[in-house]
Amino acid sequence: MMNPMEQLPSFADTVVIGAGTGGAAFAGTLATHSNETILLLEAGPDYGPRSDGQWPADMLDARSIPLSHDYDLHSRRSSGEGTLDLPRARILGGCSAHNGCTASVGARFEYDEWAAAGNPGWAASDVEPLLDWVRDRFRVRRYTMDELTPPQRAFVNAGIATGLPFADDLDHIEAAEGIGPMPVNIVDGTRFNSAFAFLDPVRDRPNLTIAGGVDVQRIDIADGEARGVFVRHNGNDAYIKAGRVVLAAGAYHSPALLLRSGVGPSDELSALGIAVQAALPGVGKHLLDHACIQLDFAGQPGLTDELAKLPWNPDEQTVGRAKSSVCDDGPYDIHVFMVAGENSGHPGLPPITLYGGAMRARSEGSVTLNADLDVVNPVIDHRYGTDPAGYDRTVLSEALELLESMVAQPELAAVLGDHVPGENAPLDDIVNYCHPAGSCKMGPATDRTAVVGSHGNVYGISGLYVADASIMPTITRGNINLPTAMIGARIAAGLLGIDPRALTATSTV
Ligand SMILES: Cc1cc2nc3c(=O)[nH]c(=O)nc-3n(C[C@H](O)[C@H](O)[C@H](O)COP(=O)(O)OP(=O)(O)OC[C@H]3O[C@@H](n4cnc5c(N)ncnc54)[C@H](O)[C@@H]3O)c2cc1C
Repeated sequence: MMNPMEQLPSFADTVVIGAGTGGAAFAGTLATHSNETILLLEAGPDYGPRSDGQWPADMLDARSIPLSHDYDLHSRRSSGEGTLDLPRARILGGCSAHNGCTASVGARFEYDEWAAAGNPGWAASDVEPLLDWVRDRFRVRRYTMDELTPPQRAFVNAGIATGLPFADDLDHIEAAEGIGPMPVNIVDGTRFNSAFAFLDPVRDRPNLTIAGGVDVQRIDIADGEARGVFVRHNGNDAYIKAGRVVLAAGAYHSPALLLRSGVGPSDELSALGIAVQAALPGVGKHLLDHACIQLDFAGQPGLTDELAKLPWNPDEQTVGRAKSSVCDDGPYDIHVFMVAGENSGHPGLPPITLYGGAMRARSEGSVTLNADLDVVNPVIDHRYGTDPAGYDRTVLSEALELLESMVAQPELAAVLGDHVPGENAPLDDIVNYCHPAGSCKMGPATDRTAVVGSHGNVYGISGLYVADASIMPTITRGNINLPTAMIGARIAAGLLGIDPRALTATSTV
């Protein structure tokens, strides 16, 4: 770890931008399996290894979603009025350092879909060993019904009463429809983030330098080649030369950095006065997320006080999965879950909220730059519920029906208390699941909207890669933290020329 006042190195074989889920998994894997110099640049702070005890308590406490290191991003609401908060963490570990810790890996179907779309090496049989390895690195544990809180048990029982089978394998690639305790990456109440999982084991490697508090302004590109990065550090501008640049700034900031660096739709870049280095119309398009509807409740008297006394009560500890009438050939496309107490990540919500999610959502949003280039945060419009065939709204309306039948079950009804109606009907105010993906889509060179190839290589620019959730061609049907870590490790394996299946057997990360 670099002392914040230390000077940054002037060169690294690989400069990684962003130490979130994808960036940490990428850098940890590359550092372990090569001797090349790696400089991991993170805009937020690095509080050091977990064992040093310097991390802020709120970022460790898995009972709530802290917003102390938030980027303050927003999207237009689906109702068209007001804005929707998009929580996003600026800290080593990225969003894994403030997320709900539920551990999903998606289903076989979507990885085979990625491979069939022209992305060799991404089929389920290729990535499954990496997903298993990533699950181990995050110290994911399964839970029994006895370990749940009474409201969580009531939620599971309500799902079973409506016909969902009990499930205790929700973190498995073969998981089917069902409801049960959600496996989580929480160790003794501590959110076990990607920095702990992938960087702590390699912090003493001489080839890895981790630098927090470094804002990358743009990538230096000339003659079709990435040559370095322009950064701001301790209030000063600096330049770092790089053998290769790997972008892992997440699904909002990775496309924004590409645009700032002249990689994107040429009309958009020209309108902003940015010289075009590579005309890629897909940069910042195809922004995906799992759209949600929500039902709020007042909670039985004293509920939040009771929950606050429990040692831990993480967000989404129970999840139900169901198949809508328009589901693809995968196992489910609906999530239902309950957020109780302070841990919603959206201050001001009523004490208990039930959510229904469309887990293969197809509506496509966008990330563009603010016309005032001094404004760093990009303009984000998720356009929830706008896919032309109406698939997302059909799934969400069936998720709502499922929730309504669960709410009618007496045990859950007693816990929930009175319904608190929102200003709009649930389907008129679709909300986010905080799983942005797809804004630098991976695809074959024949796909004009693809931004990267199957090695994470940015089309048209040599020495430039993307290794985070933004490259997902379609969104995986569960919470996406583990699949994103898999992406980071998979891109590193590709650069190293290692078969990803072999990497997990030999890795000491
Ligand atoms: C509130 C919330 C709850 C969630 N709950 C769950 C859950 O329970 N389970 C689950 O599986 N998933 C969950 N997710 C989703 C999951 O955590 C994210 O999808 C995942 O962490 C994204 O990884 P990433 O590498 O793509 O991006 P990030 O983790 O966002 O990493 C990007 C990193 O790049 C840095 N960066 C950005 N711009 C720059 C720049 N210019 N210079 C330097 N650094 C930069 C950022 O500070 C950040 O650290 C949740 C997300 C949120 C926000």
